[in-house]
Amino acid sequence: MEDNKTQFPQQPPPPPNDVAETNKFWAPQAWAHLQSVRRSSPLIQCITNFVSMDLVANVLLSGGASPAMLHSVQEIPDFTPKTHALCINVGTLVPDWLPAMKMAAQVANECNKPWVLDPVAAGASGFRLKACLDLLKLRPTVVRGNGSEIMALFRGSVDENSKGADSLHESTDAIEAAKSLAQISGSIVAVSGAIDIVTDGHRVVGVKNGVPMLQKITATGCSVTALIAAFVAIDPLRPFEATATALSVFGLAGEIGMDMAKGPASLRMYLIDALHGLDEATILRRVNIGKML
Ligand SMILES: Nc1ncnc2c1ncn2[C@@H]1O[C@H](COP(=O)(O)OP(=O)(O)O)[C@@H](O)[C@H]1O
Ligand SMILES: Cc1ncsc1CCOP(=O)(O)O
Ligand SMILES: [Mg+2]
Repeated sequence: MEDNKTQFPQQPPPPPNDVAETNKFWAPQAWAHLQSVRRSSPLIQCITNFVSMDLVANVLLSGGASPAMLHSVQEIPDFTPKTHALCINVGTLVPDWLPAMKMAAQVANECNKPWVLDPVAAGASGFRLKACLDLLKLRPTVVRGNGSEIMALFRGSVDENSKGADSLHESTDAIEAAKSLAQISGSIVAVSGAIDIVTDGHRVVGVKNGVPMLQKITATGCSVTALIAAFVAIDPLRPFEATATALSVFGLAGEIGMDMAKGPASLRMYLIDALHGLDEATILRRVNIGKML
């Protein structure tokens, strides 16, 4: 992509409701989104944690996007307006980083750029929870967390049993919390897990791609959040659809990678290869998204 004025290809209009609930809609939509990311290579600014920087950048590249891990306050006024989406991840949060996160979110809003929040370990401490709730007030386009993170955000309280970045809850335990959070915040809310849940507060879809071994690789959650940012960048008026297809494409890459992997370390490698190589026929056959409830 040459410059920020580049127009992304128009996405097809939404289908009638009965079709929108089936793979007849979702599988071609997933392929259209992936193709669009590959063709236009959106620039995604990531203010993310130290653990995840490498995998997040590699997942964005293998998905077809352009990652930039810039997090200095001094650079945000110049750089954030040039990006096509922003991803903010609080994984290794220290107070020094919060002003940059807030400034970047505000600049993204002023420039009408979508931005995505990953509230890593939101319920682990009061400091982290307040930071996430403050960021939520800046109206992220999408919030993607695991079950425990979304429930902590909804309840607004520290989780006494928190296991940090790992979830103590199934994603399906958090459906009602996710719906309410989406209604209160105006953000699309995605809860990852065995079934990824995506809601705008009214519609709820479940994404049934992925393999359990993805939980044994650190930063796969951070990476799928960044991929969501790339998909929303190329379809900013339909963040609900873009979030569901990004989760599905990432999960499908995990499924294909798992066919070759011997364990988490090789899955990490094959996941990146599989995302890079995903083709239309595989997506049309294996994307698995459907209505929940
Ligand atoms: N049991 C599972 N089966 C299939 N895919 C899973 C499972 N658990 C997590 N995933 C996938 O792993 C990725 C990371 O999700 P998750 O582990 O919930 O995030 P986090 O690392 O932030 O806790 C997502 O793509 C999700 O769909
Ligand atoms: C382990 C850990 N600790 C702080 S950030 C981080 C990475 C979390 O990554 P993910 O949420 O994708 O598992
Ligand atoms: Mg996470």
